Amino acid sequence: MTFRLSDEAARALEHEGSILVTGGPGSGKTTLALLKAKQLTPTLQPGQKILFLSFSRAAMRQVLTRTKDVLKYAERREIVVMTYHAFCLGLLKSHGRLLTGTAPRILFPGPERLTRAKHEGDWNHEVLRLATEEGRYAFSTFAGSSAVLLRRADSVRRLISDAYPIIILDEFQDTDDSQWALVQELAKGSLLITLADPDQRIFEYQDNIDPLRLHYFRQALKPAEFDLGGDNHRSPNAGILQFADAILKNESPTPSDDVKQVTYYASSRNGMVHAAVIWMLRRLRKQGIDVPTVAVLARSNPFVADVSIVLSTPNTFKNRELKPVDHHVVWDAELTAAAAQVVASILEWPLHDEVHGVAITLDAVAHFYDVKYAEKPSASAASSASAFRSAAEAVRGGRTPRIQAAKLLLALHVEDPGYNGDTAADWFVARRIIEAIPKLSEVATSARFVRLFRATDEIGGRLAAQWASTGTYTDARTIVRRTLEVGRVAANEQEATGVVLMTMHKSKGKEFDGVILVEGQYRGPFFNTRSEPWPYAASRRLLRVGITRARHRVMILRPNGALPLYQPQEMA
Ligand SMILES: Nc1ncnc2c1ncn2[C@@H]1O[C@H](COP(=O)(O)OP(=O)(O)OP(=O)(O)O)[C@@H](O)[C@H]1O
Repeated sequence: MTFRLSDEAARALEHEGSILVTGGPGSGKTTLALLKAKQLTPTLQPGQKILFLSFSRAAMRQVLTRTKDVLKYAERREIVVMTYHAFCLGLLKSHGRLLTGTAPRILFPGPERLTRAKHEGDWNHEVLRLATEEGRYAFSTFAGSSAVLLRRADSVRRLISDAYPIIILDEFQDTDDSQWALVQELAKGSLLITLADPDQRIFEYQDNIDPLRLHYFRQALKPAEFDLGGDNHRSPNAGILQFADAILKNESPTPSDDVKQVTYYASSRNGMVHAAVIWMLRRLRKQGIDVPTVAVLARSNPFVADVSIVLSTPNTFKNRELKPVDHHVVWDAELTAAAAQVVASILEWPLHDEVHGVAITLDAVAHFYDVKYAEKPSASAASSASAFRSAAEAVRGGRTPRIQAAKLLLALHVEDPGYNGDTAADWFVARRIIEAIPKLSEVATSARFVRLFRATDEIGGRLAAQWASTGTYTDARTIVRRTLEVGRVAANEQEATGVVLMTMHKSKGKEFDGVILVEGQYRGPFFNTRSEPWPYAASRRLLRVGITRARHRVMILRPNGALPLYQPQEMA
């Protein structure tokens, strides 16, 4: 691929010291960093590498795909793309002993969740204590502890900078406090290539992500700065970026053929969403893209799940039959695995009496809410976890559980739900029991996404083998957990193609031929009017990230009566 650089980008490429590259969506920041890496690889000494640090495995995958457009195979081998987590994990494992004098131990997310759910008091305080006093490092303490390590052990810091003389920092606007402490240590010995777009700051609701981060960075490290501004290489011929920028600034957007806005009425939502996806695929193919990628983006996970159901079933639109559309959903793997274990616990019912059978299912539901709490702490997840745990204890103790869901589960319990070894059908029977309990709807929704992890066949195969040898689903929960652990890794390695559904947050850093943004009537409103003041700046940044993922076309589907995208103050 050939890249034509603007004068500003060319200057950034030629500059010899550390640089800060800013610019809007698709302005070419990542590409420029990789071109710079290409230019610098010949300067590396044997054993040295260029380190590319990103926040998530998804972002890392995105970068790895992108490197293929810019770098030759031999050059790619000179770059190590890692998450902050992986980098710090390696650092702590190798040198953590220097901090406490004891061999470092890692508190992995699963065990951390469980410990956290049971811990009374301030968990942030506890994880710090575990790290500093016991040398046990939870993931959330990796970056902070690594920063302390590099600050205290100068020899380790020099060793790291010697191994990685050049470090690329992606999406710097989202750097949290402890990552920033780490970066300041790395900056002492390595050349930094830092990429940022302050207007793509979408994780600010986390209180350790500071909107002034770039300001501190400039003050502390004084990098040469290059602004790619409004350059737009992603969708240069489309009005997509202008449209998105107007939304960001709460200005009236200029109509564009490439951005279609459609309003739906509640009764026609399903047909409309379904037809929109088919329309988008068709238009992109007509444009000459043989195998288009289309992202369907919504603001909340439950609404993403709703849209997946819509696309999985036949619908009608303007009297035309619409066939189900094959699609992937980017979903929370941990929650799905926890929900799958609830289903598996029901597969084990014939092995136990009523008391034990229902109790293990209630425990599995409590675990689901532990996981949910650990993903995003909320009072409702914490109280659900403890309510289901108490219900399990009550059932085990021969008492009537307090919560309705547990009473329903007891009522629905049968020693043999009619399993016959057809694992797909038996799985469905077990799932239906969860679906019949309104308070377990969240568990049921997550359980539906097991197929996303491409592990369904694997789970089915292992359960079938179990059935073949024992005529039961003994150890179903363990089988499911282990398979999903393996399957999750495989799913994480693959970049989804075709039609992909996800939240707008998860679309960050990605790129698709077409993007459809869907707002729900009751769920997933575009503007978070409850917790943001007019003009809803954070919601606008998020919408801009979603819209600018598109290379060619955008469609925005909104319910009748939704707040307009442009809202002058007099409307507020
Ligand atoms: N100089 C260039 N010439 C041609 N194409 C380019 C150039 N720079 C980038 N591109 C292409 O434009 C698209 C966006 O580039 P890139 O991902 O580097 O932008 P970005 O600023 O990092 O985007 P974002 O902040 O939205 O993630 C990619 O498909 C890339 O291949």
